[in-house]
Amino acid sequence: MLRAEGIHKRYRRNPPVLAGVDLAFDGPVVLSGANGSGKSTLLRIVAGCTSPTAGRVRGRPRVVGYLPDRFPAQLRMPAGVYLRHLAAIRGTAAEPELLDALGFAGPREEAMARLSKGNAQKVGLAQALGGGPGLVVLDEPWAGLDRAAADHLPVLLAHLDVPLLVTDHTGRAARIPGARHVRLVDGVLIPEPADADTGPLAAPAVAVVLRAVDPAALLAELGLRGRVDADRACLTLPPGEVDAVLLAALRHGGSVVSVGPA
Ligand SMILES: Nc1ncnc2c1ncn2[C@@H]1O[C@H](COP(=O)(O)OP(=O)(O)OP(=O)(O)O)[C@@H](O)[C@H]1O
Repeated sequence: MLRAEGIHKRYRRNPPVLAGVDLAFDGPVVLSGANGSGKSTLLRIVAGCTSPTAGRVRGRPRVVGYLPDRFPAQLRMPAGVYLRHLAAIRGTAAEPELLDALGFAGPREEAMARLSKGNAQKVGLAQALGGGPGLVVLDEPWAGLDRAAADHLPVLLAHLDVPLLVTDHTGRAARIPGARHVRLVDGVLIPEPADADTGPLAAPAVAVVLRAVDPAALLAELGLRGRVDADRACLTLPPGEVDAVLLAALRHGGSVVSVGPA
């Protein structure tokens, strides 16, 4: 099984971005977290594009389908040539039907640099999903997609029978069947319920009230949503997440006012 073990990452002398990430890919994994929390860094490490400072990824397959957060579409190569070229490198047949499935509406034989953002993203997705990858890593795949493509993407992902790691700020990843949802907070992963961004939390839930000089900033640092009331941040959390959130809040200078049934 593909497994990330004890992953640490720090850039130069900066504070560590990842501080001991363990992740087993026993199904699709959806990763969330605040801006700058290290999601793209973890994805690059799992995809094999960046080395961790410590730790390792075991069981990475030979072919990884990777959509980076900034897909390099500023290429003079046309989309059709680009996809055929990648398929030749991987020793597989090109899969132009993936572009059709995503509703690609740009010119296939003109420079990719002229594509709209959404059509360039569809080329990025087609190169990541095509060619029989043994692992698919997608960084914000819904960015720039029109409604039809955005609705269709979970269907495409549901048919993958290889490990999948995906980040998502839109909440659409909640529609990937059987996905496990995790959040990066302070460089480590904490579990998150699938519907945390899109619907009511599964019962039983825990009400947590934190005090901070700037409660909105505290929530942002924790990568969580909650109600701000004067110097307080009010959260509703699943029980399994409470300890990690309290610890992270204390580390960020907050204090705990109350913890009780929601
Ligand atoms: N190549 C790099 N060199 C130095 N610092 C980097 C590098 N890449 C990322 N960082 C820093 O690491 C931290 C995590 O960045 P990363 O892009 O992994 O976060 P993220 O959770 O994906 O953010 P976002 O949601 O904004 O895309 C940030 O502070 C960022 O500035």
